[in-house]
Amino acid sequence: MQTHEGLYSDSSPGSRLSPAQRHRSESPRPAKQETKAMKPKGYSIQACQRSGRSQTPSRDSFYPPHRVRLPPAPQPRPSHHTSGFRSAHPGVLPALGTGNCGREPWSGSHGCPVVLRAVGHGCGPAGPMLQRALCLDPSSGLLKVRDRSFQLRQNLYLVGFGKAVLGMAAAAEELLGQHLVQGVISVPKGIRAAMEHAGKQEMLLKPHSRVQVFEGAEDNLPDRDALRAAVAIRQLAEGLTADDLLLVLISGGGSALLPAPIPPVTLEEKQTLTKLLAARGANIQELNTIRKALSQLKGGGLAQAAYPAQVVSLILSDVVGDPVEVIASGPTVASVHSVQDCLHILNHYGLRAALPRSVKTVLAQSDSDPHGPHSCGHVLNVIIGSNALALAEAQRQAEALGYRAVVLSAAIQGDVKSVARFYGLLTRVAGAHLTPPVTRASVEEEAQLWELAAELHLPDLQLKEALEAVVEAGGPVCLLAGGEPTVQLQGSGKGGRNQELALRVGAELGQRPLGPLEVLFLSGGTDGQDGPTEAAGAWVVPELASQAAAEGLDVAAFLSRNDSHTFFRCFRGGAHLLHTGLTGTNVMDAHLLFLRPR
Ligand SMILES: Nc1ncnc2c1ncn2[C@@H]1O[C@H](COP(=O)(O)OP(=O)(O)OP(=O)(O)O)[C@@H](O)[C@H]1O
Ligand SMILES: O=C(O)[C@H](O)CO
Repeated sequence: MQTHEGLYSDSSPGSRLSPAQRHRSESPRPAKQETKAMKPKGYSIQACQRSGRSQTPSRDSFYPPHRVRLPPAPQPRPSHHTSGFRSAHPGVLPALGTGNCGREPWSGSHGCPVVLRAVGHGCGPAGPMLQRALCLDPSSGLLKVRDRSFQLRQNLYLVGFGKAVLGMAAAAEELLGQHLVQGVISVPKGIRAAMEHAGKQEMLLKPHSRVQVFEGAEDNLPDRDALRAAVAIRQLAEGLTADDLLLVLISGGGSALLPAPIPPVTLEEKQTLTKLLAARGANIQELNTIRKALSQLKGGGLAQAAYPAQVVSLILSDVVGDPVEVIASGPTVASVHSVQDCLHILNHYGLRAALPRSVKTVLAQSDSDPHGPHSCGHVLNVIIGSNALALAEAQRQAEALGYRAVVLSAAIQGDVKSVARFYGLLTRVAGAHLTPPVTRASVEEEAQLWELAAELHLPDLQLKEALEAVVEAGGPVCLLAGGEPTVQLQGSGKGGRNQELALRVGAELGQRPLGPLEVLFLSGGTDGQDGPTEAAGAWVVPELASQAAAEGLDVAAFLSRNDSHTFFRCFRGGAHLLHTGLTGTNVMDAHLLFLRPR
């Protein structure tokens, strides 16, 4: 096995500055002598393709006038409640029980408070999560992370990249104070303005922060600004010594915010390839395998650049199962991909023949490294937040609103059409349990539901438990799930996977009458931005297709063009869109199914 000494035997200690020198110096720091694996020279920057969306979020784009109002929550049916959520929230339920609650027509605001509060208090401000992971003894300067301790003495540096990293960095700055010497973060375009606008001061760095902020990757695509950030992050990492500690803050969206293609691959080539793979339905594991093969910093490259400094990565997961090597393409995790893995993926999506020469060259080189995958023994990778934690918080919020809430799964994956069918069947089956009698048709549908669940390979699915809870509740129910379905783009419309899922579920629900049951399904991205749109997602009811038809909107036609956002903008003046603004977190998507007997 390759040791660090072997990998870095040619690095030049003489080129390093002492921590004190660095602290004094404003000028760019000298880089380590380059190792073979880093290949850092010769970036070729190409203009990124623009979608036409404005760069700075306007008040309107994040806070539209049709933002839904807060309605009364439905009143739980007391006789069936054995779960104890009533007694657990004595102060909440009397308020829910007043007025005409329970019989008001539903609107997206049923889901909005649940999603917003979960995002805002549970997983949102990444700060509390970060502060739970780090423990600093101010008198001794001892920093504890899990079971490891690090002595701080003007030797702490910070880098970060991802949609949730601004808030994470603000929390780190607050906690670490003067111990933090210098930092660089790469965050989405417009996020500081959005946070300021939303009054989220805790998500912002201090006025004279030691952390330099780059904003880039508009529409979650790597661009020139993100490339600049990647260069600055690499420079900071390369200047570290064995006495230093590098804190790396990572969250979803990090891949696009840390682009450093290996020459001769250009930014534009890498962008085109990842866009094509995503459009053909490649999952995030496949996408990031290719990204790692073409990048200097992904797949452990950042950890390698920082060696021999100690590295602690605090990771907010946006990938099912929280695999550290996949999240943001694992910049601090040794990559084990082979060129065969890459070619297999490219073949599978019909892209191998069309590869530019530069990509072929880099792929060929990536297998010829005689050292094999480098070690990341100097790195501690820690997951600090995930979809499962967000769902647990959303579950508490739904219960506080008077629902019997059950988490089904935090690992929803698969083609969006199958996932929509799953929710369609689930609604019918859960509805039949909620409003008996159970018919022969619903027994058949339950069999289909189990079959589909098996096909979707949902490892943590709590379907049996959820259906039992529905029977037990006998009243308002909220089934929660999370994950990241895949959309295979066929049309050139505007949308995102949450809006497409919601529209597809709406179409499923409208196919046959649901009996004496009211239903609302909501799908939202926890980062607040669904695909290249300003909405976080959308909500639907079974009447959607017929109501749309009355407005002259053909749901199937919009779906065939992957044009869900255009649909929801037109339908009822956009009232079914979920607008949260950028939330400052990113732990995949949340799917909420609300059911109540009429
Ligand atoms: N017109 C469209 N209709 C439906 N889905 C779309 C459309 N355009 C893009 N998408 C999907 O949106 C997804 C990209 O959206 P987004 O940028 O929100 O991704 P993300 O996975 O949340 O990003 P990250 O994980 O990096 O935070 C891709 O899965 C893509 O297939
Ligand atoms: O940035 C990325 O690669 C995705 O968000 C998955 O973490």
